[in-house]
Amino acid sequence: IEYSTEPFESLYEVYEDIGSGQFAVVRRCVEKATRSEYAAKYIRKRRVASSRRGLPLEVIAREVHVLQKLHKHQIIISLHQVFDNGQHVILVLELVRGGELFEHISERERLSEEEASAFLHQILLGVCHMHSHDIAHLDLKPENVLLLSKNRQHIKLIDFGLSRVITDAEEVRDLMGTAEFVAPEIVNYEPLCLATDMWAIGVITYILVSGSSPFLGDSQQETFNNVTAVDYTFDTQYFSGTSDLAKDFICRLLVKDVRKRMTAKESLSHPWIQPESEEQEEERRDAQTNMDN
Ligand SMILES: Cc1ccnnc1
Repeated sequence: IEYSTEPFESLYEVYEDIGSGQFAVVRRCVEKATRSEYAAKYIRKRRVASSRRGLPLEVIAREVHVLQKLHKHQIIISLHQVFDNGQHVILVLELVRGGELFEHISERERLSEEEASAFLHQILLGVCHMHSHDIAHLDLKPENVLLLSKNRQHIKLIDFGLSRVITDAEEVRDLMGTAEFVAPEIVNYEPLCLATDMWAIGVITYILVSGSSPFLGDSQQETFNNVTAVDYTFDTQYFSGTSDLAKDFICRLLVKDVRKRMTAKESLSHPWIQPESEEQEEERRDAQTNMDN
């Protein structure tokens, strides 16, 4: 997709803000020719190399390339068009209206294991697709998982602003992401890898089934210390009703050695995600984390 320099506002009607990040604002918009709705992500361009506002073009281009490679997958947000209006690059993305998984959890405090496992199964399908193209997301967290609609379990992964192709040669080390979800190798400036996403999935699973966060400290530094020490417990206050399968799934992801961490492919066949037997199905269903009972 080349960046059109057609005036964006001549082809789209722009409506309310639906999201915002450090360098981007997302607005609902309508394509005049088709009356179809989209999400317009305005990414500010960095004018001067030394400035801190906006992003350099090559960083913006990375997100566009990643989306172009991945977006035909049903779990990955799809990219419709790209504009450059001088001050911003505007990504015209599929519009997803169900809100963040993060809000869905906060409303419920925690999810039943069946619901959590169903969400994770979809996230893993999307991450498997990315990893099969050697692309790491590097910013997986509940805020970057959107629900297609409120009460449905279909989700989309968004915000590929930090994602990149991981080639062994390029030892990418710049610290990034959100402290609560970063893996030990990021805190220690070791080379990033696809397994970095799998650590984040372990943290997301822990939060979905318990409502608490494994490494969160009172400061970013304390959180980093907890991460590098892999210092977490299944506190009975939050995990008394959690199935052994769920805890086993989390344990195999929150592993410091990236070579020993479960891969996306392996995690798809873990019994908590893909029950092999009626007993395992029952164990997941009967877990006491279900707040309804
Ligand atoms: C925030 C957002 C991003 C992409 N699509 N829909 C909504």
